[in-house]
Amino acid sequence: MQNYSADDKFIRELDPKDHEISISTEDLHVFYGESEAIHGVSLPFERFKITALIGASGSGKSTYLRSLNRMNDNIDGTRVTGKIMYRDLDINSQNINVYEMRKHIGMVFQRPNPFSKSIYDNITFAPKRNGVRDKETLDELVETTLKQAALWDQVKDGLGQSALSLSGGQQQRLCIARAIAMKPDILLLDEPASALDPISTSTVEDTLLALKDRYTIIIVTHNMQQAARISDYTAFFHLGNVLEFDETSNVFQRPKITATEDYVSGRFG
Ligand SMILES: Nc1ncnc2c1ncn2[C@@H]1O[C@H](COP(=O)(O)OP(=O)(O)OP(=O)(O)O)[C@@H](O)[C@H]1O
Repeated sequence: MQNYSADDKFIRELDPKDHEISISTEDLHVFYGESEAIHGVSLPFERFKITALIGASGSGKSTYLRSLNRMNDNIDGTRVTGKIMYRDLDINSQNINVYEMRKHIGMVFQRPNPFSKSIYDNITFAPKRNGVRDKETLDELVETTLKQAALWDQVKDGLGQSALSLSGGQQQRLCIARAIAMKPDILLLDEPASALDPISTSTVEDTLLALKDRYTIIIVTHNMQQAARISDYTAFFHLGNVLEFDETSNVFQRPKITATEDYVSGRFG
């Protein structure tokens, strides 16, 4: 792979007067033991927009995404420095209640991972743990989240059936419904369609496009057509740095940095 300089970068600034920022990082570094995987990344994520994180395998996309709701805390030997600003709070600081914070910043993983429970129970599990008991409220939550995840029509007559009996694409949309049942502001998705066939991928993409009216969405994807199709902004990761961050149409059609151009035109990766 050609060696690209991390000094050669273009990061679009989003003026807070015109762009409401949901979450941002400032000089974020992530270390696995002695090894530094993220080298000081500063990025803003605009509210009610989709931002795609792209880059070759090992460039740090998942590590960065996981740090946004402190999932890296679960990996022994991981250290994260710098700020993660969410509503004037640095959620990377010690005194943050991580459990509470994750209610605001939900996550959907690469492989659909529904609980081995009914469709209904998958969605109501976390809200019930948070004290929601009223059956009518729970029924309504199940209906609205499944509608938002574009799954309601397919499952409304079988809410008691096991989530594991659903197709992969349906399971992933159920996981999206489960994540939004906690009413987060931000949804983090780590390659949510990479294990799915093209038709399921397309329904998941449509679901995300419909969800961006209510949520700020940050998605890791290897699929550049997918990034181009659904995202408003794209960040290009290379060896733990972000070399380019801009509106998606610019990144794909008028990249400012050679490394980005080489990557999006398939010269490496
Ligand atoms: N749990 C871990 N322990 C140690 N090193 C890790 C761990 N997870 C990731 N890394 C290293 O951090 C770097 C970034 O990995 P990461 O998975 O974030 O990249 P990625 O861009 O998401 O890759 P992919 O597209 O293949 O998922 C790599 O060098 C990887 O080997």
